[in-house]
Amino acid sequence: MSRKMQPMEDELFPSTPGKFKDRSNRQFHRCFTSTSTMFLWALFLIALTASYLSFHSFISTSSKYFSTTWGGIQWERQVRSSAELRRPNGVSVLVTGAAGFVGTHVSLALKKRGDGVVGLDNFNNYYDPLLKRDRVKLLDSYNIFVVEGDLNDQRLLEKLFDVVAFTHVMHLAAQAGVRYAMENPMSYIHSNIAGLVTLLETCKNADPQPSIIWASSSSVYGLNEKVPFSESDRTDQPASLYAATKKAGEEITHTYNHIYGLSMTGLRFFTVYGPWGRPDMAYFSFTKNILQGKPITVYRGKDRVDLARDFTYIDDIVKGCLGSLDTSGKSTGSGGKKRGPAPYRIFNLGNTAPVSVPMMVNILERQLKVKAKKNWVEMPGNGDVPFTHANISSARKEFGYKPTTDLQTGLRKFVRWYLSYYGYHQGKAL
Ligand SMILES: O=C(O)[C@H]1O[C@H](OP(=O)(O)OP(=O)(O)OC[C@H]2O[C@@H](n3ccc(=O)[nH]c3=O)[C@H](O)[C@@H]2O)[C@H](O)[C@@H](O)[C@@H]1O
Repeated sequence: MSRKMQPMEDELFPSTPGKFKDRSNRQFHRCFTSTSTMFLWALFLIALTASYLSFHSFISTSSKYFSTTWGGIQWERQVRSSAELRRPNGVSVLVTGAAGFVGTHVSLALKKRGDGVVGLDNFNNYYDPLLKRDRVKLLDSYNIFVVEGDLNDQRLLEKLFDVVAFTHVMHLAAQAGVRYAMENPMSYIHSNIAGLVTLLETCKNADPQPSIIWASSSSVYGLNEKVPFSESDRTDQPASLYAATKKAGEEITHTYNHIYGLSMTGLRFFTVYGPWGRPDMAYFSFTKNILQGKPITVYRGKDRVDLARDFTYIDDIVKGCLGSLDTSGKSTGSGGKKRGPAPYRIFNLGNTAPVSVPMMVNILERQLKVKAKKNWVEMPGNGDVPFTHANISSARKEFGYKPTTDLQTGLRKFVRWYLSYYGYHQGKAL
């Protein structure tokens, strides 16, 4: 090794100064040539490494979100069969978030009245995915097929529109939960912003374009103090990132309506509850803890003021979803071009009867026949709002929306479902 190195050292550092210029010139050229070759090789290696790394991260990101389980003749057959209409003038609906709480109920209601329904869900683990799988078993028994995939997978969305000419999209997939946004902010951007735009891009290109009905949230009212909340009230003071992404959704859908003629209906849901509900919500987790003899945390506002919600029962929400779908009006564009103005609507879907959180706990205690162990805690500044109260006159006028279930009746139905689903053995719910 050292012997091989010797000539090169000799060349680079000549012992005869007189010959230095000549040799150094030649050497300079050779040196330059080899340096530039090395430089090119280095560049090549850097480019190779960079492309490997980005490909690798693309693969791992994609495999996190995109399932490759879709496609194929059998899959297409399932999608088509699920989308079959069983009533004259029926509609074919793509329900995103079909394995979710509202998505399951809306899918069932559409199917039961004879519409075609295809579900889409990414089965993420924000809460127990087993519950989602069980909801899907229920849907399956009604011949509703739920495709496993992510909203951000545009190829999948395009494929679905290739297989079925959906007349409507009921877009209920979202990262839900107000307080979780502080823990995992990017999941809200991924689903509620990026996912929404991917869906709208697909819908705008579809021919015919579907009408879109989608879930906004009462949380867009944020710190609004005017009660009851009307659609024309301020919504520029969100209290959580969740609320901000829902508000952004309202603006984003407006631009797609304006530029591409997509018919858009945004529904501001007010604290929806009921059987097959979301375990992250207070009424659900309180039930679990009360039955297991564990304490619950009840938030209170400043000066010990009770928090209150316009709790809305799932069956009322389903009626609102179907009513708004039936009156949504057509999109006017095709092939990404607008042909005329299309409807852009926003509706509150609430119960118009706020109930305080301690009262909700009280109802649960009576239904469960167990006293709750309550820890009273001042509402942390984590995105919560003190109260919500819907004015529903717009929805009533447009499609006869009229909630009929009070909290007591709705929670009774929820508790009955909870006990039958989780079981109740020796005084303990599983
Ligand atoms: O109306 C809506 O748009 C929103 O309704 C709910 O959000 P939220 O009303 O905060 O529902 P919960 O998380 O069930 O909380 C209900 C009430 O219980 C209180 N709470 C919650 C959790 C807890 O441990 N203790 C407690 O007192 C909250 O402060 C709140 O006043 C949903 O979680 C959101 O996804 C939805 O968008």
